[in-house]
Amino acid sequence: MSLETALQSLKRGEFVLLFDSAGRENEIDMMVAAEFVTPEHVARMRQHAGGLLCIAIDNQFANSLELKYMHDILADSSISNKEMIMGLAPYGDHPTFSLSVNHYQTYTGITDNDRSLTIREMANIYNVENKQKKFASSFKTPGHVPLLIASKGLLAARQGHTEMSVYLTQIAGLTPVSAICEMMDAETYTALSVDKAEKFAKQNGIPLIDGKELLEYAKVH
Ligand SMILES: O=C(CO)[C@H](O)[C@H](O)COP(=O)(O)O
Ligand SMILES: [Mg+2]
Ligand SMILES: [Mg+2]
Repeated sequence: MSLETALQSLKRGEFVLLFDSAGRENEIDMMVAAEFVTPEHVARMRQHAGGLLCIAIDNQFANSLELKYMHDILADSSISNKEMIMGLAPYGDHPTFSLSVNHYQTYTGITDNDRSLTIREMANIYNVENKQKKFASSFKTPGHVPLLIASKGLLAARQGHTEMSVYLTQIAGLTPVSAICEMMDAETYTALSVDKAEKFAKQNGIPLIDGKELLEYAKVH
């Protein structure tokens, strides 16, 4: 499946699957551009992915919202258990987690309706003039959707699903906010294998992007 086909899917508000690499998490995330997310997207990610549903945003947007990485927030805080703070994950990257949020119009925050509202409204903030003010007045933390901040320098700096998914929204000409969720395997209790993900992709007509291919593309564009 070509990258162009995947970008067309994203522009239509459809899913793509995104594999990072065997040497990293070795995981496949279901991804959709946040601006299009409906309750049905959230339900499908729960059912077919089953990992943690997150919102990935670009670094500049995070700065304009005055958001920081959670590991930095905790390091600067007065908590006594600082040895617990995750510096690097076992595969070598720093976590991209920031605050978790709920849109203020949600109830519990976890339903498909609630999470889709939170995700969509995060994308909508991108186009608002005073982003920080609107963000602070429209969202509550802690909430049920973690925000992930893509690295400054994007793929040149870090090759995670956070950066790859944000990059895909950028090159598709969409608001650079994505919803991503790891695909899990309920038979093996591990991450879904590439083989099984390929089968799922074929059966459901969803493009699967190999991170390697995306990195090659980014090098020449
Ligand atoms: O851990 C994660 C949050 O559920 C996922 O791996 C997600 O894909 C984003 O992280 P990364 O950029 O490290 O791949
Ligand atoms: Mg992860
Ligand atoms: Mg990942």
